[in-house]
Amino acid sequence: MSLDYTQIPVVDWTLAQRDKPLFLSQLRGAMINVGFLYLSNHPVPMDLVDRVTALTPKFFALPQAVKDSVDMANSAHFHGYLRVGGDDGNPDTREQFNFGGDRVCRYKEGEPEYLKLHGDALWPDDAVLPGYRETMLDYYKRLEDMSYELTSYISEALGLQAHELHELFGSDRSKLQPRCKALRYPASPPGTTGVGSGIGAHADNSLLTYLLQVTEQSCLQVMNHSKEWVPVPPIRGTFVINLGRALEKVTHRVVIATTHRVLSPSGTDARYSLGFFSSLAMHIRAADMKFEFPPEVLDMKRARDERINDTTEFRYTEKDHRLAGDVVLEEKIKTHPMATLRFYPSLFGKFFPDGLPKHLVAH
Ligand SMILES: O=C(O)CCC(=O)C(=O)O
Ligand SMILES: [Fe+2]
Repeated sequence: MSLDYTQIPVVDWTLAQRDKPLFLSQLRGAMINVGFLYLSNHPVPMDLVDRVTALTPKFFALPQAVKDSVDMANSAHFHGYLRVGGDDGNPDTREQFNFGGDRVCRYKEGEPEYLKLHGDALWPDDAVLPGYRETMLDYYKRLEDMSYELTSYISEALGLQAHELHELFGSDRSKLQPRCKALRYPASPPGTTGVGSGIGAHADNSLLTYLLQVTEQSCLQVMNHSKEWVPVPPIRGTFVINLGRALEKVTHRVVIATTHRVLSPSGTDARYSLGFFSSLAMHIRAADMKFEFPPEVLDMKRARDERINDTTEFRYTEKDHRLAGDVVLEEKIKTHPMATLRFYPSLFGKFFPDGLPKHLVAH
């Protein structure tokens, strides 16, 4: 019999108003022991969720030429469309559209190059998909607000002052640009076996990821501490929230990033989802963040580590001593050579000394 969790806890946002100690204790349990949760009765209006749900498949149904016109190769900020296989030729079977809220790019000659990461997203013309940009930006703004509020609750749930984890965002919210991704996972063709990696097992680099499962297929799975895959079926009216590596590091593993994957849907219908990824402010180094957790939280961590038989001591990696902006830039450069070639020519030479990877040359 498994001693580990086999279901993902549901935390009700409105409980914070009715019984805050109970809410915080549920949140603490979900964060420390699971690392995945459903958030129900959340503050994002359901009519906005419905509009986003209707528009997401419509974006991907646009003619290929329209999607290619907003290809990520045209964005210095790594926003835009990626076809199946993306730029990096990865084996994941999904199409994606990456965007962020409108931001003015603050980069100027001589400034750190990571400042180029932030800037306007690429959008299809409004005549082609009326209301898409406005609706997605409205959704994005609501998610930003919710992520701020949830971060205070998590701070309190982990025994800190409500504002403490906000240090991870820096002092100026306008200098952040969390990333949003609309995703389409095509169905595995009938009769095929062995395929079916929508996205393979991974943990996110984010602090926290907020997922809206737009369609009804149950394809998302999380690995529990006994290395069993636990399904995370969509529950209407909820967000799925999962813990990323950045939050694991800055809490010194009081909370642990969760491994998860998405199987390609069976049958004929594609699966759609929307991810919102909150991250460290770009001028911050993960290793500079220090939080003093109270004994009861550290006791819960210790009890979990003993239960899952993982008492490895937390250690920083070399990357954790670098600015978060530099780390993200390097990761984007490595995975998106086309945009790099155009907008970061000096870095292109450094990371791709032999020129464009083969799978892109014929393109
Ligand atoms: O599509 C989903 O539900 C999850 C996507 C995901 O894990 C990711 O993009 O990191
Ligand atoms: Fe993920």
